[in-house]
Amino acid sequence: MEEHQDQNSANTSTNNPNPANTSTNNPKPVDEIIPSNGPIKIEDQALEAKSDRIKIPLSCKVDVLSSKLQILKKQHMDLSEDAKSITLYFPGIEIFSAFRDLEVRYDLIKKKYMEESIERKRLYNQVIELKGNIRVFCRCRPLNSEEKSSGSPLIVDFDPSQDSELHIVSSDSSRKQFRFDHVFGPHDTQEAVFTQTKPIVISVLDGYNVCIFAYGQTGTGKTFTMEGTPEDRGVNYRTLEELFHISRERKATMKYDLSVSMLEVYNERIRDLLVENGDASKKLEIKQGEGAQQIPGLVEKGVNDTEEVWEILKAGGEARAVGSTNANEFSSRSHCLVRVSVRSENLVGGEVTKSYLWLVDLAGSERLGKTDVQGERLKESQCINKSLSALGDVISALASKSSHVPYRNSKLTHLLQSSLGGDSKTLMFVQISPTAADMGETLCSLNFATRVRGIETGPARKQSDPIEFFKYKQMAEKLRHDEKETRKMQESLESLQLKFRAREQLCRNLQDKVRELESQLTDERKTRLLQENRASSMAATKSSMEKPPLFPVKRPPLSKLITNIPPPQSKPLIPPKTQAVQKENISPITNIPGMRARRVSISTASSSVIRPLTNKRRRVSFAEAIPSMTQFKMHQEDGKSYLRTSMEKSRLSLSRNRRRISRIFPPSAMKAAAMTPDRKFSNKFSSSPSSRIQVPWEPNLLTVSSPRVHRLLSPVNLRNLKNSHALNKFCSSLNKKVVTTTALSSPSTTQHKMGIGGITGKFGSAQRVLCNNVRRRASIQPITR
Ligand SMILES: Nc1ncnc2c1ncn2[C@@H]1O[C@H](COP(=O)(O)OP(=O)(O)OP(=O)(O)O)[C@@H](O)[C@H]1O
Repeated sequence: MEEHQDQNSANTSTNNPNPANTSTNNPKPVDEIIPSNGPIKIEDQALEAKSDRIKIPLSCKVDVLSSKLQILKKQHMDLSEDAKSITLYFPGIEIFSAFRDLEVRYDLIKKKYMEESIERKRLYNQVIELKGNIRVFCRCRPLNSEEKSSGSPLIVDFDPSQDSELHIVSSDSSRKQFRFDHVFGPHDTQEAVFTQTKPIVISVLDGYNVCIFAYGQTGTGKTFTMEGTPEDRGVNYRTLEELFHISRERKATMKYDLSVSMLEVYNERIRDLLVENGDASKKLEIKQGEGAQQIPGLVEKGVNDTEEVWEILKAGGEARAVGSTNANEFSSRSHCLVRVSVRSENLVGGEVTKSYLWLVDLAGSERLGKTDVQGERLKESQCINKSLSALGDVISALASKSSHVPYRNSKLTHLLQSSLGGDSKTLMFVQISPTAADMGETLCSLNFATRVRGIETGPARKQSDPIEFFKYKQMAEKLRHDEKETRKMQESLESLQLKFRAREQLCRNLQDKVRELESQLTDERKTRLLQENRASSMAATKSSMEKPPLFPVKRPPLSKLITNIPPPQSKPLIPPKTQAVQKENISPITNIPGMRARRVSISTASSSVIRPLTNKRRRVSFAEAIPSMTQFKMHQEDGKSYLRTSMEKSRLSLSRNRRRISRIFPPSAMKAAAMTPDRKFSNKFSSSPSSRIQVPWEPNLLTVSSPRVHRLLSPVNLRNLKNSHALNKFCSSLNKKVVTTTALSSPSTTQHKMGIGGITGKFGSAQRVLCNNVRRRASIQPITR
């Protein structure tokens, strides 16, 4: 009521003295533009007051806002034109204040409208969802004249207070109750049926897929409910009428394009019922399109009013396959489907959707035995039953929330795939007969409908226009790709950060190490400095004192150890070329009377020939190995006696010694020693470079300090050292007589191990070492001249 008043006020406002055809080329006189009774007035205040004062439902509020928006838009355009005209007559005049006010109000109402519109849709959809996206209405037809005359008993009982319940009363008076979303009795009109249907139908304009189908036994009124009669039109016509009505109401803010297709599924073939020239044999196939199933080649007729719709439905109905059965004289032998495609565009927000409304009049579901059909009719019935069975399977799968729904088992279910269950809204009419004769079929239909009602589907989803959908899809894909790239980059960044952190840690560790080493170095330096200072102070102290003895303090001087040393000879018997050696090792074998030998050095022969030392070193180490007595032989050369040994057994020991010596004495020291290499020995036992270094352990000259020592070392004596007692005796006497050894390096650092005996000999304790060696290993063959 108020809506109409609003519309009237809108019309009134459009009749204001500012005609829309005002042209800037042909400006109107000013008194025509500006009304004599005052400034331009926006005549929607009454409307606004009304809408604010009266508590009206949300949907009405949205409609009121829509109307206001329409009025304001019109006024805005008119004023704009007027303003231009006035400006032509009075340049510079200020006439835009009202115009600006209007603009502000227009924007405000537009914003309000958008908010209300969104809220309306949301609430409306919520209501439908609460009622269920799959809804089942039951409709019972009245008794036909034949049934009335035959007096067939009624089996359906309705409770007027309960419009969603019915009872089936069997012959034994037992009652079976069925509950549906709504139950229509024989006296309910087509209008009453559509009033309940309307809320679901309207959803198609909000962008949801909708499917309405009538199911039931032949002759129960499926076609009557869906198509109706010219006098009493059914759901199809009324639905389209309602869609046109709403689209007109919303035209200020929404633009709807409606088109209608009509087809039938006959013997599992799709037939276009709107095809021109009656070429209905054209084969149509179902293709999976964007969001919904498409039928390429299907005629789709745009409709703008109900008259056009009626003409189309009539033409399509006439082309439908009908036949006579025992149950119905004009029985539908096919499933008839009307598809209404709705493309909607929100003129304010720009949102575009494309949705489908399917209006399906199914073929009769009666059993074959009852209809008693043969031939072509039998085949039709089999196909009908097959597709209805497929529909039942789909419904069961949806009810049991199965992961696979067998939509493709029949053309019917395949066509309805996008509008059955899932994200669509479905309404089923279960049509029943009231007579006892159809009780079996009635119970079957009611049981099937109960199963359908038990389906719980998820919330319905809005369908967007395929083109828009494609655009959004592309955008979404790009977004996904970008996200992927970003993720990749983030991952690589993270890995780089990790690497960087690891490097940093390594760097820190190295820095710590460097600092530690630096501190160690500093400590070392300090210690060394301290030591150097101490050494220099000690040296200074020593230099101020008397020169210390060569040997340890406790040890008696050499001269005291070696007694009976003959006085030195005026002329040594050794040849001049060995003078250097002689200087160091006074020949024990010359045995010149009166000559005083200062040292005795007993050495193993690592070669077959004992040779005098040729370097300038003053000290030569004592023997590191004393070979067995049997290995020694005397050798005469140049009138001198040399101790010769085969070295068969001592080579290995000597080899070990050499290695130890190599460790003790660096190669440079070895070279510096410039001792004659024992080639034979080296070749045989040396493999590593270090072991090839010249061993300073060259055969040392045996020097005997006195004739007494000589005697001790005589072959006879040594040969007699058969037992340990004799050996000990020999050693003790030797200990008194012999002074040995020096080392190649400085006394302060020299410390080496004896190879054969494994005895550690220190510089200055050579005698003891020698004696131990002798005691342990063997006896020495005496050296004779
Ligand atoms: N609610 C009703 N009020 C009045 N008449 C009805 C009603 N329902 C059905 N009829 C009448 O019953 C007869 C059979 O109806 P209809 O042809 O619609 O059945 P049907 O289920 O479509 O059959 P079929 O499956 O064979 O096509 C028609 O004459 C129809 O006018």
